[in-house]
Amino acid sequence: MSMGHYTNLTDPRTELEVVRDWNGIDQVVLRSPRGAYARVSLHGGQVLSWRNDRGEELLFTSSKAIFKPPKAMRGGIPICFPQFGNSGTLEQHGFARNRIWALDEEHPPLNQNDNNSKASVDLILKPSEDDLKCWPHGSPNVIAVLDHEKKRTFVIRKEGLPDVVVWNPWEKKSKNIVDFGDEEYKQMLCVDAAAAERQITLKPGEEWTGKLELSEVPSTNCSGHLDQPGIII
Ligand SMILES: O=P(O)(O)OC[C@H]1O[C@@H](O)[C@H](O)[C@@H](O)[C@@H]1O
Repeated sequence: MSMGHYTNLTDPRTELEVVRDWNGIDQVVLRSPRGAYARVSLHGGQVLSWRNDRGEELLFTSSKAIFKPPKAMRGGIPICFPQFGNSGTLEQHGFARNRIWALDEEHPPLNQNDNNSKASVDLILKPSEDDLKCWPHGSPNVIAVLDHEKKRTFVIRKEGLPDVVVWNPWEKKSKNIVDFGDEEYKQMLCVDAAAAERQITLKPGEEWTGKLELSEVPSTNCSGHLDQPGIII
């Protein structure tokens, strides 16, 4: 087995590096400050190796494992999603373990400033259009914002807007926004229904509609008002 060093994202505190395997697929190597080690492939987001701080391998990998897409490797920790085995209509154990995942750049690795922090990485799987055809559960159209203090729920129903953005400037930024009170971040939440990830292109004469409907319901009745599974904030 050979593995070329590819990109060193290493901040000396985070102990994270990305290497490329012999199939050209990136793997994330994590090392804890005490010497434990894990290796995660972007193929399937599968944990391929987990060693304790004495260097002992804790996961099984078959001696006959085939390290080649499109099938998941025999061993480690594969992610079976969105179905287990052949219990649904999708491929065995779902598509997640057979797709190429990505590093979630919005959630950079935790740094090791304090002794309790752990080496970690967030990986993300964006379903392809084909995945969404056979598993149509990508950008739900109902969002519920629960206000526990006032026991009320805002229900946002959207159409034609595939994305959701949740924003709050939080403590520091609030102080730098001239038209925003220093403490107002505690009493607001911005929830955008948006078409942000992919551009909507219209040919001459074509139309596009984006629709947003807001309502407020008492929190105790919330589930009865949501006619399909949605995002709960
Ligand atoms: O060969 P696959 O698709 O990786 O699945 C292996 C096994 O995975 C197990 O989790 C299932 O319980 C078994 O039914 C299945 O045979």
